[in-house]
Amino acid sequence: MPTKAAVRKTVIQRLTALSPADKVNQTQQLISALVSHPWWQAATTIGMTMSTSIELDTRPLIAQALAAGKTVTVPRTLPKRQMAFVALGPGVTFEPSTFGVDEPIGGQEITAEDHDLIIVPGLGFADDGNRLGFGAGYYDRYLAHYAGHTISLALAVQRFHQVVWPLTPFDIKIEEIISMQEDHHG
Ligand SMILES: Nc1nc2c(c(=O)[nH]1)N(C=O)[C@@H](CNc1ccc(C(=O)N[C@@H](CCC(=O)O)C(=O)O)cc1)CN2
Ligand SMILES: Nc1ncnc2c1ncn2[C@@H]1O[C@H](COP(=O)(O)OP(=O)(O)OP(=O)(O)O)[C@@H](O)[C@H]1O
Repeated sequence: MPTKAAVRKTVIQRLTALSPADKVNQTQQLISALVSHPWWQAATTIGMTMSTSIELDTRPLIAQALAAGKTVTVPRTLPKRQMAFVALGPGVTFEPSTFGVDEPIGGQEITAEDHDLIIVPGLGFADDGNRLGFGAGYYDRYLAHYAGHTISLALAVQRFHQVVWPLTPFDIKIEEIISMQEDHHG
């Protein structure tokens, strides 16, 4: 079995090699599946992320949620690999972190229990719900104390039918992964 680091590298290479048009096309399909999901429709407060360029672009998703009147939160990283989610709105500004993510400055922190749904980022997603993140353990720590719904969106190159990386007791499965078929061609 390859190491987590090796699988991360493979997925990053595949994401980098995706054509922008193919990525946009897949992203639109995944977003349309997500916004018709009952957990999305019922959710008042949704945790998302400010995507980096290799990730699925979350901007259209954030825009749709705000247009539907939902509260959207995004993470701010804290010492000891903790995160706080901050509601988007007037008064929130952004500053890029060392990881390359725009992180909110100011704004109101929303607790884990006040979220109905968290859209969890990552590099690889297995059909059984297992997730390979960027390797810092932020979400595994956060989700350990979160009881609401979780969904991840997997582009074709991020989808795995089985877990091919080593699991640890800290790994928390995502409740539902919305995935593209790997035979997708843009
Ligand atoms: N768009 C997006 N935002 C996100 C995540 C994500 O996966 N995607 N995260 C998902 O977790 C959190 C940030 N994840 C991070 C993952 C790795 C490193 C990291 O390796 N940073 C330094 C090392 C710092 C250290 O060792 O303390 C580095 O870049 O070398 C930082 C943040 C929160 N925000
Ligand atoms: N709940 C936790 N408590 C303590 N340590 C943890 C916890 N979750 C993960 N870790 C540790 O954090 C490190 C990174 O974990 P892992 O490689 O699973 O991250 P990841 O899931 O890929 O990243 P992320 O969750 O940030 O997207 C590992 O050393 C792991 O043991």
